[in-house]
Amino acid sequence: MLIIDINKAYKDFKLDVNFTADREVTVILGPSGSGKSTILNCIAGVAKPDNGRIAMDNDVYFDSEEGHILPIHRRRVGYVFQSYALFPHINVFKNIQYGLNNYKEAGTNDEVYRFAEAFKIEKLLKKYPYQLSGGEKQRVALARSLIIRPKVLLLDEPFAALDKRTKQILYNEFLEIKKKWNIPILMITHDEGEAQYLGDRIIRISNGCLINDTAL
Ligand SMILES: Nc1ncnc2c1ncn2[C@@H]1O[C@H](COP(=O)(O)OP(=O)(O)OP(=O)(O)O)[C@@H](O)[C@H]1O
Repeated sequence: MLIIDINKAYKDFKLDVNFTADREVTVILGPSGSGKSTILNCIAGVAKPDNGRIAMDNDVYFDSEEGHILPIHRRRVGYVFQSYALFPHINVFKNIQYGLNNYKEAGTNDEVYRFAEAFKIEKLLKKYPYQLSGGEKQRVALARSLIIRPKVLLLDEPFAALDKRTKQILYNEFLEIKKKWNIPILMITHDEGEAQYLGDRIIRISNGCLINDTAL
């Protein structure tokens, strides 16, 4: 179980949330600027909470009372950023392989081919991100985040940039991933229908606070 009990203040913004996430899809819904990405950034280790605790099963990622911070590369957190954040100057193979750099025990380069096949991008390995469609970029980003065999998967609006038809295909693939990986998945979306279709639970955030928590 993933435990998040943190607060963090920026100049004009305060985040204060406390919730747990099971091995299911927890959707985070809320207006722009309400703190959704900040939550994911704190879990991944990209941002540091001011106080509190984040833990996944027995791994403590952050504990302010104990002065403990687990470095990003030891958290085993897969993160698909808004608009995918692929590295533009390296090809698809290297983008996927990149994830393995900090996790040598997670797999070898053969894994890159295996994941590329699983995500139907094996023909794209030599291409660069600018040569890919939105759906292809999303598949590469997912392969890159899952090749490290994450214990937690974070998705920041993973379907927002896609057309309706591609979305439908990738929704179904996502539901397969969910079944196969059986890890806590936290997904941000602005799309209520998508939240209902893909989520097991919806957490609503407003002004840095959790205002509603509904199991579906
Ligand atoms: N590094 C930072 N420095 C200062 N303020 C920040 C920083 N990162 C985020 N913020 C502020 O914190 C608030 C929450 O931002 P956050 O990105 O978490 O919102 P969000 O709900 O994910 O928004 P969106 O849906 O638009 O992506 C915003 O007011 C933002 O300007």
